[in-house]
Amino acid sequence: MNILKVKELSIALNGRPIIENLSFRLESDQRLFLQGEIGCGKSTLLHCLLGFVPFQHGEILLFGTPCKSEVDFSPFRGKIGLCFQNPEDQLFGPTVLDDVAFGPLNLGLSQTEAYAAALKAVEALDIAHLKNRPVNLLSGGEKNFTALAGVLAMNPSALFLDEPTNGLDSKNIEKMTALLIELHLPMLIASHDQLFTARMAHQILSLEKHR
Ligand SMILES: Nc1ncnc2c1ncn2[C@@H]1O[C@H](COP(=O)(O)OP(=O)(O)OP(=O)(O)O)[C@@H](O)[C@H]1O
Repeated sequence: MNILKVKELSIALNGRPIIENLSFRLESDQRLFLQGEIGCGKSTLLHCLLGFVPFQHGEILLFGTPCKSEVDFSPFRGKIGLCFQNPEDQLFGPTVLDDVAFGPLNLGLSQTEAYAAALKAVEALDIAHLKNRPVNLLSGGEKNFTALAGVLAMNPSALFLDEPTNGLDSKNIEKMTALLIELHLPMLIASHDQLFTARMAHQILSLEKHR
């Protein structure tokens, strides 16, 4: 089954074409990597695929459903976990555990269920020792793992990740790689990290920069 199908998609920002006539699919057992020089539109595309950036032409189908407006995309935002390039854009706090519980609470889980899901996610990512730490005191790499825990606590069926190894040292890139492989989820990942890509990617989609 296709998790995502993109047909002849074009995105412009302030009248400037960023993505033009792009078609591709993400299959249920696939880790697809997005590559291309800085500013070619990887983040814009990831945001557009969950309805956070509008598109001008083409079609986006999530789990077979055509999505165009806010109301079409919103049911899929819990099903597909998006991690932003800058984890600070998605951390609310106050503590790590509160932050990770935010998604499940938003999905309608009870306080007890949401905090249990959050605890399971921080344990799975080996950051349980950070659970009571205020998010503003986390290091950059710790913020990456916390943002991923927040997404995993919602029990997603797929992940869209924007530069997940940003700010990580080689030991933690290794840890992130192993954790992601172990999840066995379909993933669309934007990354400049060649080694990480070589380890993880089933397929690579290269985006062109439009000047
Ligand atoms: N709101 C906006 N309005 C106008 N232009 C924008 C806006 N947001 C981003 N851009 C521009 O769109 C282009 C694509 O940006 P985007 O962040 O998607 O690139 P990227 O491929 O993810 O880059 P990087 O590899 O550096 O993360 C860039 O030239 C950027 O300056």
